[in-house]
Parts: sequence; structure tokens; C-alpha cells
Amino acid sequence: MSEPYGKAFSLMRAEAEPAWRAYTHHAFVEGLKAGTLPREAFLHYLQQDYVFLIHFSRAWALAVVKSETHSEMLAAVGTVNALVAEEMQLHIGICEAAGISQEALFATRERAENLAYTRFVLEAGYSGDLLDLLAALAPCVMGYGEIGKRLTAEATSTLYGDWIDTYGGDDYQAACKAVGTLLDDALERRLGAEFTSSPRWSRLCQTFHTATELEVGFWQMGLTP
Ligand SMILES: Cc1ncc(CO)c(N)n1
Repeated sequence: MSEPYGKAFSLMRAEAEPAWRAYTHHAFVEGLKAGTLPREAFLHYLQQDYVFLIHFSRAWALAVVKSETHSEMLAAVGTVNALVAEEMQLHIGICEAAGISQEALFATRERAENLAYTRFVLEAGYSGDLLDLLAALAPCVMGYGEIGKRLTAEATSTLYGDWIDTYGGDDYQAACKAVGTLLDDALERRLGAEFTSSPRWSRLCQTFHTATELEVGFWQMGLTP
């Protein structure tokens, strides 16, 4: 189980330390785990994350555009559906219960940290191929998978249980595995089985690393409503 989300992901993740740990063990995450995160910060984060998911869904739709095989298209379109039909429902539901309407959510003013991250991902896709795009998308998908799984095992409070269950649950974990397989297969198809020897590999790792740092910035933004 050392490579639960595929081979390429685990290699890119190792290259991105210590930023990866700063992302997956951020104070915001530890606050979700212990139930000590202020509700105000959580709701502020969720509103920003709703806007994030709009652009993230657009980036996955771009992955459909950049696909070269039917199976790549299927994997990308499955992720678009999981985001729009499932993950965004969590945000809508929790915010509605807190008195924040869907219209208010959609009209949320985007914070600079949020804008920087999503446009970085989209730009990786606009100017590159599917590999550049997936390298920028992977930290978001798999990081939350790792966080959800760990918090499912370690949480000492049920306050943020809905959030933890969404990312630690079977559906989200299966989505992470599917993206891991998509990344491995897309790399092999374009760069060959020895894809780490390709001159493109270090650049892809750099994109992954930058996206990881932008995730750290997103949590930090969450702490400052
Ligand atoms: C900022 C951010 N990264 C990753 C995910 C997981 O989809 C999310 N919802 N928000």
C-alpha cells in the first residue's frame, strides 16, 4: 500500500517534500481533525472552495479536450461528474445549513490565493498537453485523499465529520485511484515506460511541486477570513 494512488504520483510526491507535508499536515487540517478550527474560518474556506471547484471542474473538462484515447476521456469525464454532481453538493449543503444561499455561494468574491491556484492549473493545461495538466491537478485530488484517509483514522472530534467522510470515503478514494491510473497510463503512452528518464519529467515534477505550494497557500487563506 505504499503506492495507493499509483507509481507516478508517489514519485512526484517524494520530489515535492517538504511542501507535501506542509500541505497535508497544515494547521487548518489539524484543526479539522481536532475540531478546534473556528467555524467562521471553515465556512469562509468552504465558500472559497466552492469557487475553487468551479474552476477545478473547468480544468478537468479541459482534460477531456486534451485526451488522446477513449479511456482518458472516460477518466476525465468521470472526474468532472464527481466534482460537479458530488463534491460541490457537500459545500452547498453545509453552507445552506449555515444560512449561506447557493446564489451567495456562486457570487463569492475570489481571494487572490484562490485565483492564483486555479489559474495556474488552467494555464498548465492551456499551454501544455494532458501531462502538464495532470501534474498540476494531481496534488489537489490526491492530497485531499490522503488527508481524508488520515483524518478518518485519527480525528478526535466529529465536528467536521461531514467533510472528513467526503474525502475519506470510498467514492473519493476510488476517484484518487482512478486519477493515479490515468496519470501512470498517460505518462507511459506519451513518454514510455521509463518516463522518469524523459527530459520532461523534471518539469512535470516542478509543476506538481508548485501546485502543492499553492495548496499550502489555500489552507493559509482559509485561516484568515
Ligand atoms: C483547494 C482544494 N484542493 C483540493 C480539493 C479536492 O477536490 C478541494 N476541494 N479544494
